[in-house]
Amino acid sequence: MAAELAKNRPARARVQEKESPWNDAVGIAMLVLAAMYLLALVSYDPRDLPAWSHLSPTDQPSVVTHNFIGRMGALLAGYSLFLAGMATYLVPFSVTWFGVCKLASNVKVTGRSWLGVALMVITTAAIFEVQDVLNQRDDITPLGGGGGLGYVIGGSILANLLGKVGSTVFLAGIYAVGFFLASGIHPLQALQAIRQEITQAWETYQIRREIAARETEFDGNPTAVSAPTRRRKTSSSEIKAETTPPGPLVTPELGLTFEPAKPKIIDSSASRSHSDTPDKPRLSEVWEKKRAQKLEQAPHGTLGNLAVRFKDYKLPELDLLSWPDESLHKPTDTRELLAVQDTIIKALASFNVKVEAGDITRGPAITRYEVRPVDGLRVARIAALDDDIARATCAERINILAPIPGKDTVGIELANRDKVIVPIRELLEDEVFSNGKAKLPIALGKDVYGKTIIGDLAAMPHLLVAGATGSGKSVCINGIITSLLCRFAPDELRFIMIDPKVVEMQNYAELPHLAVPVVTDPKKALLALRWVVREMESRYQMFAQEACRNFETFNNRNRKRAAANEAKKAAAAAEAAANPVPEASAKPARAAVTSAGKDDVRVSSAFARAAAAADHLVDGTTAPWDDPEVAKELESETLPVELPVDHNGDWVGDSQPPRPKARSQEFIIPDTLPYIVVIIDELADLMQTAPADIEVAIARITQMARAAGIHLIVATQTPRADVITGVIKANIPTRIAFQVSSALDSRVILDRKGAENLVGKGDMLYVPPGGAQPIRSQGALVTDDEIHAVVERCVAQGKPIFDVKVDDETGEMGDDEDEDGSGVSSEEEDTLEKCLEVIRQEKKASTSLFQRRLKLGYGRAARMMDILEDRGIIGPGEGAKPREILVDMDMI
Ligand SMILES: Nc1ncnc2c1ncn2[C@@H]1O[C@H](COP(=O)(O)OP(=O)(O)OP(=O)(O)O)[C@@H](O)[C@H]1O
Repeated sequence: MAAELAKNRPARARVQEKESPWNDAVGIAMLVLAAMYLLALVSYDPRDLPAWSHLSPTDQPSVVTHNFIGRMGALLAGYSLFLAGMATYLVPFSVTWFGVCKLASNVKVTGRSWLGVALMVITTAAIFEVQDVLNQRDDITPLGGGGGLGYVIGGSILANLLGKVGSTVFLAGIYAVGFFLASGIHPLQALQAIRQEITQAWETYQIRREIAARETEFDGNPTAVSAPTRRRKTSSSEIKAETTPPGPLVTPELGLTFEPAKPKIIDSSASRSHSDTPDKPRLSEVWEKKRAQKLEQAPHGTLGNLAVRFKDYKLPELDLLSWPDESLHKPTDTRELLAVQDTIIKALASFNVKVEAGDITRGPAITRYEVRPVDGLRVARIAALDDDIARATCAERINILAPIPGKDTVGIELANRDKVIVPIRELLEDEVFSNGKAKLPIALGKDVYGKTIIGDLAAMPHLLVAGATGSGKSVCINGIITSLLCRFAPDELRFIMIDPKVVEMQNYAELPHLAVPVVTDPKKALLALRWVVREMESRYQMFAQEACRNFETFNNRNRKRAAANEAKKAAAAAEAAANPVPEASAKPARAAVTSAGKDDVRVSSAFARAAAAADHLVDGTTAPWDDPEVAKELESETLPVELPVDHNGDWVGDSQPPRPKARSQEFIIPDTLPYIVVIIDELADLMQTAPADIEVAIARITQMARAAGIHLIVATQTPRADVITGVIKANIPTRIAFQVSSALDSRVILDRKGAENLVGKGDMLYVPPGGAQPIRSQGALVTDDEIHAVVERCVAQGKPIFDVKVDDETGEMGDDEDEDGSGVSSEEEDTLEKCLEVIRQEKKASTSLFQRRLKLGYGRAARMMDILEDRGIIGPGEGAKPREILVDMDMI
């Protein structure tokens, strides 16, 4: 208790000893002196005193035979006992206390402390005399138990003045003052500490009684087990603990009654089955309706190039995804949960850590046992006992939330023996996914309370997924891709997949949503990232031309303009009807209408060309950087890291956004742009090739791509600081950590420990955008069969179309009619002739060669290559190599 008191001492009493090299020496000296003094006292015999001492019983010179400390000890003890009697013993004990304080450097020993000791000794001596305690007058204490001081102050003065009782009360008061002066302990704090000790003892007694009562009850009442079976129908059912709740806690001194909340058992592990959800329109139907509306509202019926291609696209139905077999879900055994909770409470109690039982929440993969620390118990003490709780509960790994954010309890999380999977379908059917509030909804998982975790990639705006191998990253990434495929058509969202591991993204190679073929060569990944940067810059350029700040305003601009024009036309018509004017003066009104539609006309002409160009988009197999010239440009590009963008990623610089390099003078501005989601799985492989360049490219994309509708998901199984660098981390605030092997890895991912306590197989910590605390959850499971089914449905509706839209020449391609039904216009036939001539001269064929020699744009040159390949003149593309010429050119 002394230590407790010392801790609780008020600031003014807590005089900290200055760190001084002498503290230890003085402390040790004090302890030694105190020990010697005590030894001298306990072994005191007057016969050891020299003959000259008036306390010596003889006049003969003596030899010291008894006192442990020799003649000096005998003299010191003799005169101390003569002066203060038995109260002298207080002195060595006080000096021992001061010595300890010196060594611990926590309380300064001042003159006040010594004064306190003096008061204590004098008052004790006086009390001994007044109360006649230890008061025999013998050789050791010739003046009685209180010595000379006690005799004079207690016996002669106070007893005569105040009487026996009065003197005792008075002396006790002075003694208390002396004690507080000597120890530096404030009287109120002392009282509080005593009260706390008593309360704790009482509460421990009550907890023990409660645990005993629970045990007796469960031994004799097995019916409690049926509770979960009864409640299984509800998704997040609350089962009241079938225990005798602790009675109300009455605090008589305040007259208040505090009824603690009854502990509950919450079972949120079961997945919500389709039968639980009321009949709702299907997600694909809802979004198709919205999509059809959007297409209808496009001005003049003109659309962006991709929208033309995919206007009849149907989103994959959720029926392609399966529900887990409900019969495999074992009911929650409340008895087992309570038994584990009791084990935890007992384990803590055995370390003198007193806690009360709180709620138990069974999630899909883990169960959270809450315990409420009694007043005055630091939660850190519970957290420090994690290994002991793990031992007591025989758990492999446990995680302690001390405290649970927003609650007054500490959470102890243990893995469930029977894990319940979270099917992705459950999340995709959730209201949060389909209500349209999230622009880019991604299904992530379910937290321990059964709440679905559906993130909005648009708000994140970039995501880092990391964890050890086999912990569930790929499943998580597949879940994210599946969510997006079930929600977006290829003209609304496009993927760029960078997969140096080669196997992870092969399922998606045919997906019409791909903006470029899946990149598996780590060296090409840098080109792909630089291409994304270019795409981002060209988007900013379009935004600038259309006076839009970001992706949202850009995609909505035409609908807004069309609506505004409709309103103006309606207003003009109404005015004309109200004030009919002669024919001659009708002209200005018509002119006004025309000018109102002027913007549309400009935009419309661009769309017309874009729509026409759509017919010439190539179902490609090559990426832009497969063209050696484009590759060269991308390779030589150097990227600055800092850009003048605000925290939303909106451009705030004085100048216009940078004009993309190697672009022609005129853009074809589509009606809408698709989102671009770049997925990198695995970052470590890229960082081995060109770490600095990759880092800069990622930093550049993450800094400003959000406003351009470009979002990045980076996954790695190597959470090391040289892979997830500071620059990358600083720009990707949203993180998901799966199980890792050490707290160090966890810190690299989340900037805090915790991921090392996860149990694998989808158990994850999710740090949402702007969220300080990671949310522990079980990731959604999407199986390979489900992925195949969804991808097949998408692939059946279109092939991937790789980007050929960038050049001005494409704008002119749609003008000529297709004459022979082969899909090749007469103008293209002319260009083909020129291409054949080039091949004849150069003895090789490549897109860049046509671009250079015939001054064609990339799109037109690629189209020529495809026609030549279709006609069997050149062989299929092999990366950046020139195509094989299959025919004798002189014969053509
Ligand atoms: N959300 C989940 N629910 C249930 N089981 C899961 C979940 N996520 C992963 N698993 C299980 O864990 C296994 C490994 O998952 P996954 O392949 O995603 O790991 P990984 O971290 O990508 O490993 P690697 O880095 O080696 O590819 C899966 O085969 C699956 O059995």
